[in-house]
Amino acid sequence: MSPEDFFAAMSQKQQPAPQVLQGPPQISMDLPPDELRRRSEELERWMAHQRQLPPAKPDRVGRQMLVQSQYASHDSSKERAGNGEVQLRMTIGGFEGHSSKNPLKDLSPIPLEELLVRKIHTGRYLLCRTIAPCVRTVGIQAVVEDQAGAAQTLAIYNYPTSEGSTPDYVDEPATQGPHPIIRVDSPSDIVFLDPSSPYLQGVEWRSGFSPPSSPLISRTPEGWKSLGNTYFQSGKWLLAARAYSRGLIMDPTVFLLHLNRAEAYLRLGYYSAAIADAEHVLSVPNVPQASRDKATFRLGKALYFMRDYLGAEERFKVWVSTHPGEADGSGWLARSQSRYRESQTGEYDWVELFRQHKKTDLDAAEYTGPVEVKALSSYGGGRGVVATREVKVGELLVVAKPFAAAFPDCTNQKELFMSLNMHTKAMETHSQTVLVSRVIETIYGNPQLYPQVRDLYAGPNAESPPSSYPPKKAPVFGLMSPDSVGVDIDADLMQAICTYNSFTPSRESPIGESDGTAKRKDMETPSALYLLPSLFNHACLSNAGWHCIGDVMAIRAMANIGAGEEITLPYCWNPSLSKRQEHLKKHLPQGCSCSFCQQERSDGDAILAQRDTLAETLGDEAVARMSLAQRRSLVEEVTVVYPASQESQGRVKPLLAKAHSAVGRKLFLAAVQHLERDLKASIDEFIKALEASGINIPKKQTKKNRKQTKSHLAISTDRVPVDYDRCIMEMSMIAACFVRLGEEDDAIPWLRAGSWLCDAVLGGGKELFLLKYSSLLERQGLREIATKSL
Ligand SMILES: C[S@@+](CC[C@H](N)C(=O)[O-])C[C@H]1O[C@@H](n2cnc3c(N)ncnc32)[C@H](O)[C@@H]1O
Repeated sequence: MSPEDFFAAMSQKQQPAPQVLQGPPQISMDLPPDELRRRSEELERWMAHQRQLPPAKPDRVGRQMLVQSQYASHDSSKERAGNGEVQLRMTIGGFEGHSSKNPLKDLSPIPLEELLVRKIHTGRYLLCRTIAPCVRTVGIQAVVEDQAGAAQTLAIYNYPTSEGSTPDYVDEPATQGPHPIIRVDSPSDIVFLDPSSPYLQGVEWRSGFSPPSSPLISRTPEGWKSLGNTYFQSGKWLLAARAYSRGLIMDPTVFLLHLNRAEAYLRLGYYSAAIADAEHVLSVPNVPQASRDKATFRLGKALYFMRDYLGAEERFKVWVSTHPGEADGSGWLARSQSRYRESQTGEYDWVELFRQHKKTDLDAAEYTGPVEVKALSSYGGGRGVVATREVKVGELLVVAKPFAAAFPDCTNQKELFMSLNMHTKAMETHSQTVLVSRVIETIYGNPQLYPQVRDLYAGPNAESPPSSYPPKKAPVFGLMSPDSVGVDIDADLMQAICTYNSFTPSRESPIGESDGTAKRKDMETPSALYLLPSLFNHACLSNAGWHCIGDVMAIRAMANIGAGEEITLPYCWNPSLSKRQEHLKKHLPQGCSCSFCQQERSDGDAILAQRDTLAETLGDEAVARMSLAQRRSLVEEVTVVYPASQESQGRVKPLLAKAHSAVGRKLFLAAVQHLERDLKASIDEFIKALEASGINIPKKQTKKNRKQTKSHLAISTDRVPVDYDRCIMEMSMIAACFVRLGEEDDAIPWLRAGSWLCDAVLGGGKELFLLKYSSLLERQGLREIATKSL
């Protein structure tokens, strides 16, 4: 842990019952989970104790030493990056920090000399400038001076970019630790001042330090424009936007600066800022037509990315009417129309989207189907999602794109971040750590979206969110400066919201081809925040399921759902009750009380302990080494831990399903030698496995009956099992057995069942089934019959 992260953990609000403790515990990322939790709790107590101590003057480190050490860190960081070294960084998040809610005009200045440790200087602001190059840690580390020439280390977290970060003013600074640093978690607590700002009038920097020739010196508006263009051409969008803004402060009538800034904002993903600039250009009289056209095009794109597809369509129509035959405009027009259609009908080209499954930013609209958020007071956050009408199994309920996401392959792999999350007392992965900054950055450029994130559930220690969602009214923002955010972003709240709502969006991929995340180390799994999906509560055997194609999340009904019935999602799945409770701990500290968990618990502790042991034995690698006889005896052992006395129709016995499947696979492979007997036995085992997964398999129909019903399926279609991928594979293996037995007619209903299940989970019909399970069907010689008969 870097010293600044460590000291950052020390400055907290008042908490009761401190204990006198020696010193903070050592935290490192390689600690086992239980030890990490123990030390985190100790750290929490230690921090609470620190908060009880009165504010004090810190021991200051001399200016020269701070600057020298900053240069040294800067050089070594550059050198390591130059050597291609991966830099591993750790921080702590989720403790109570401070984000200012007061506007700058209501604050009074404070010199560094007056800053105390363990104190939040509410009502004050610090005017400062950097005197050494910034260094990237988890955040950005700078050394700043105040007017008197006193120097201090400033750590800025969650700021959109480190390019040109030379803070001028910090809202309500809080210093920390005996050798203090100032830690700022929210980018809304930093304002970059224009040289003409009233806050700089009459300001003298007494140290006599002259910054190395800063490009951000005063120029003419034209000069700012060309500087902005230079930044733009080298991909430095934020610096470009800042340069255009400086020009606009000098002369707000230069519409070209707005036009160029709109494009810089588009590249940054600051869509509401881009909309304001483009609309401004269109509102100015006598702007030449070529510039109006550009503004129209940029406005169309910004509206598109803000998911206002009708608004985008309108702008692209205008553009196309003046530029007939230009493909770019008509392409955007068609995309706007397609997205609008998707958002209204819920009809998507799932096959085409699946073909692009490796992408992490797929072009798809959001869709809200027959669902609504309702107050459900029995849950944390007090809300849940219910069906607005009767819903059939497989029906599409919601399609969502992430508000922000961190996928391993698009985060900077030269830097790996880890963070100790004090909410969960667990180590967060790289993607989970990065996600918080991404959420804040998205709000930075799109401040009117803030309420949609702010109103999500933030854990048991936070204020309860409103009982309805989404928030009814979005705040309106006009022209936006890249130097300050339009809203006060509460960084701690954002961290808490990511903790309780983020998903791990493992991307669906063709069977046999991993999306790359499953095999990677834990720290490389993706993490994303989806808005409406965050309102669903958990059940282990839920009546709805979610999956991601690329970054597009689709939620579908996994059972028939009645009007007004609550719709639940599985936050995690594991055949072992205790493992599930472990994974759900942060959400349900008292344990899950869904009907499936209750049923499992009613079997008694002794049986549950046996199941846990068997769950270990049934691990994929262990099973792969077992002989047929061993697998058979495993089935016997597992059968005993699901007592017949507790039998109920359609009861899900996940371990038994795995055990029968293991036997079925072994027999299937052995069938080359003892064809008929083994193939039939294999079919029997797979059928038992499917039944243990909760699938209802109607009695065998006669051949004549089957021929009459062309669409006959081998299973009843009232629910999708939680382990559907395994079930589809088993169905195709049953079909393969029948084909080898020369009973093709019996194979087809199983292929149909697999295809139905795939469609219920993913949509896309037969075509997507053939695509996703292509290599499996090929291997089993089923491709032709599947193509023909489905
Ligand atoms: C992602 S939020 C779900 C929506 C939340 N109820 C709301 O009002 O925003 C997750 C939180 O909801 C609550 N929750 C979800 N499923 C639950 C369940 N089965 N039992 C009790 N609480 C649950 C827990 O507090 C959990 O941390």
